[in-house]
Amino acid sequence: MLKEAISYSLAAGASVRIVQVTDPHLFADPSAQLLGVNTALSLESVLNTIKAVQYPADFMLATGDISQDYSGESYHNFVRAIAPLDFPCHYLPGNHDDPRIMRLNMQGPNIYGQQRILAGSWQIIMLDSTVRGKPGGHMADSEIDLIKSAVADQPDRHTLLVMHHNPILVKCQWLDQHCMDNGSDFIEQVSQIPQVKGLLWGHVHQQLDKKHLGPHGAISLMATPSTCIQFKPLSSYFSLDALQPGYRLLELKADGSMLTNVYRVPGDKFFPDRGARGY
Ligand SMILES: Nc1ncnc2c1ncn2[C@@H]1O[C@@H]2COP(=O)(O)O[C@H]2[C@H]1O
Ligand SMILES: [Fe+2]
Repeated sequence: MLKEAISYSLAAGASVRIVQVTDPHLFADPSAQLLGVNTALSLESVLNTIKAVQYPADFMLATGDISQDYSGESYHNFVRAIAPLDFPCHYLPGNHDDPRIMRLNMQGPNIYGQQRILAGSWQIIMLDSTVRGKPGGHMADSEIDLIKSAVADQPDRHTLLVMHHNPILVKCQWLDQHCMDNGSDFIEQVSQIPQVKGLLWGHVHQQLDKKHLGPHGAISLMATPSTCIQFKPLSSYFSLDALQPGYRLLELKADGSMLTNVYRVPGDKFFPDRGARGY
């Protein structure tokens, strides 16, 4: 059964404007660090940067790994941190989230769990790619069924699929062992659906913008930096990057095309422990 969607009414022909933040890895303790980076402070810097550019977003997407310690308080800290932006927030779980603790604690006005979003001429589908107790992901048949029913329900809307895990390999061997294990099959299946225009995820703590050429044209494949530590691209072994925390803005146009860019916190305030070998 298809759950009721959250609807945003936009002016006719208007673009949908979205801010994506991902992988904040917050702790209950706001002074705690992940490999030398205070994750509460780095999230706050990202949010301040977003605020400063005054992007007129319709809503925010938070694509998992909100917590690093599975605490209820880490989710409260996230809800408190995003409140000043005053955007509705739609979230989905990552491998570091406990979906139940997340649901119970991601509470507040305009905070929504995994759900379909209808806005302008677009449908955005928030998917669960997590596998209980594992860092890697899998797209369950039930999620693929959800996509098919949601598209059948809104056949005239362009569709963006949002998830935590990467359905394509990023060519970091250590990280690719934790990818979506049926990613190529997933992309193959969704590229048969003409409404699907883009796939958006987190998890890999690095930017990636690619196109997949399917039978109905090009589909955008987009990965977004974490709001805390960054993984070094194309690295066989665990390695951190010196790039600053970041986020992504998207503008989904009424004709099905999109504009998108990744931005980072200015300066070089956040120094991870470069000798770290994992966490
Ligand atoms: N050195 C490592 N080798 C392999 N996996 C790791 C290592 N360090 C951390 N990980 C896992 O890889 C995951 C990638 O991003 P996550 O933030 O989901 O959480 C990370 C850990 O679960
Ligand atoms: Fe992750």
